[in-house]
Amino acid sequence: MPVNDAVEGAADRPADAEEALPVNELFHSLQGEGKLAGVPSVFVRTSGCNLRCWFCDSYHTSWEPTHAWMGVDEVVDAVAERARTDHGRADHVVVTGGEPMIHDEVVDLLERLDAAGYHTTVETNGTVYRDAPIDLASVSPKLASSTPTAERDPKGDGEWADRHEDRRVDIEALARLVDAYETQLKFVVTDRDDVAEIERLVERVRAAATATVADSDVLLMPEGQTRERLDETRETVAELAAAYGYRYTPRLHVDLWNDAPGT
Ligand SMILES: C[S@@+](CC[C@H](N)C(=O)[O-])C[C@H]1O[C@@H](n2cnc3c(N)ncnc32)[C@H](O)[C@@H]1O
Ligand SMILES: Nc1nc2[nH]cc(C(=O)O)c2c(=O)[nH]1
Ligand code: SF4
Ligand SMILES: [Mg+2]
Repeated sequence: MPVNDAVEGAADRPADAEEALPVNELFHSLQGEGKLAGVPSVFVRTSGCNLRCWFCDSYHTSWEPTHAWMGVDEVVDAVAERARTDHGRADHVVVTGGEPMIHDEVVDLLERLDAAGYHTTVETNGTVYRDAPIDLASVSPKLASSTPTAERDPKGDGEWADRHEDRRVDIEALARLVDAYETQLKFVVTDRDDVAEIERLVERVRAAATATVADSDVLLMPEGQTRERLDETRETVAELAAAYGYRYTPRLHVDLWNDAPGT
């Protein structure tokens, strides 16, 4: 159930919202991506992002953010409600966005979820490090092919391109995440040319981090918000993963439910 149905054009942060997060949607689904693909999970999607990938599949958290302000307690209660099924309880929670790590309050949320016994995954672009109880840091560093140039800008004329380009990779933040948490590096691949940049970036992270980044921690994910687009990208990306010894991750939710919200 998308929270943003009711809050289209929500006002900015209310003055009394001390421990609040802007929440775009909160739903139960199967983790569609990465090492935990297929695991029943509750998703908390925060709104707001420091980047603007042209292909962002969560347009209403980045390019045109919408949200309801929810207290951290309120989010935890809503997670518990979505986690209950007729046959048990989902014990995995995925905190995503937008970019969840730009919000100070995400640490409180993760602490509360951890204390309640959930496994926590954070989906992040890897530009912001925070110290929090994160069981899996699902880091998706952004490649040059994500930059919203004038030709690819979904809403303007490339106004975000320079800012996006300046911010998209922070090796120190990536190394800190890798050193602190179990991490997967999950790259969105748009075409074959992306692999050379992935190889260079992985080597830079390996050089900066103390922890090991195995090739099996590096995941190639086909770009595609829709089944039609994935039909064009997935085979090439699977071939690249096999050829370079990286792992392939599907986008199960797109295969199953296409681009429906709340999935
Ligand atoms: C919407 S982002 C939110 C978390 C964080 N901002 C990030 O980018 O990692 C969630 C995941 O979807 C991926 N993603 C976004 N748009 C995509 C697309 N069109 N095709 C494939 N993956 C996409 C991101 O790379 C990330 O792994
Ligand atoms: N089912 C499902 N799995 C996902 N894994 C990461 C997602 C995200 O948007 O961060 C996502 C999502 O939006 N839906
Ligand atoms: S970093 Fe994530 S949320 Fe932000 S624009 Fe890119 S894909 Fe969307
Ligand atoms: Mg998604």
